[in-house]
Amino acid sequence: MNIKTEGVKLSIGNKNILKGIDINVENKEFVGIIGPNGSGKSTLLKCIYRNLKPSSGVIMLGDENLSTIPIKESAKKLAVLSQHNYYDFDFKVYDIVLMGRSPHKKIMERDSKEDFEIVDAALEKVGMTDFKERSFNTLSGGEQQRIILARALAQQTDCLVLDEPTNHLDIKHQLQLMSIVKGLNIEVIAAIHDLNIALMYCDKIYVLKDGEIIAYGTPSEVMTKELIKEVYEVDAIINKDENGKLVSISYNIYK
Ligand SMILES: Nc1ncnc2c1ncn2[C@@H]1O[C@H](COP(=O)(O)OP(=O)(O)OP(=O)(O)O)[C@@H](O)[C@H]1O
Repeated sequence: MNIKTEGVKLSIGNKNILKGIDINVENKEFVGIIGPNGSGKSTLLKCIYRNLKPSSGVIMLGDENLSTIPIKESAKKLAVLSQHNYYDFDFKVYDIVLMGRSPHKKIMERDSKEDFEIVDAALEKVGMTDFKERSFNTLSGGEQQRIILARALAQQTDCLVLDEPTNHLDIKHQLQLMSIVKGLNIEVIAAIHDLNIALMYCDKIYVLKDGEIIAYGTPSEVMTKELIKEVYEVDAIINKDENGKLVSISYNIYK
């Protein structure tokens, strides 16, 4: 399902955090948002997953204006994996994943055999079946992140928002998470710090700086030495294969 923002602005106090953002996520693309700390990536995603209300502008989910859709309805269509996972109450892992099913249920409706099967499949997909009886708050950061991915999978939505999804994860689990998400074949928008991860998985990338989109395109169009210098103030080495295809980015620490 398409996610489209038109002229989204957000100010807090006298600080203009988002200065008119137009993005479009369509055709089951995996779209990355990159940009330095404080550039507005999380704020933009929070507007999309309705944690924050834009000061102005429109966010469309499919052909509906997001602000007019009941929260429960949008939760059937859009799931979120963010970097902060904290529950005051000591939930069991299984119950956290089962929460992914709640947008699909009526008030007081009991969990069905199908719900349990979906939850079991989600836990298996992230390799966390053996943790299902554990208390969520006792898991490591990386284990928690995989459980929150399982919850998002159990939600069975048409699009997914990822805010720094690989935070806490070791390299194996970073690649596992990104591959699982890529394999869903749905629209994904993800804030990503690691340019190599963005390069590997994103179909398109938006570059955010000081609350504005300053570049957009495929990873090889966007990730140039000049842009990385402008945005991150570092000297990058752009590594290409013999066919000129961008394969990785490394950094010159001696300059
Ligand atoms: N509630 C708030 N009050 C004041 N400033 C805020 C608030 N929320 C966010 N900001 C500011 O807005 C800017 C953008 O923050 P945001 O978290 O969106 O950046 P980000 O690109 O996700 O950064 P990071 O890469 O560090 O996660 C930052 O300067 C931040 O301090």
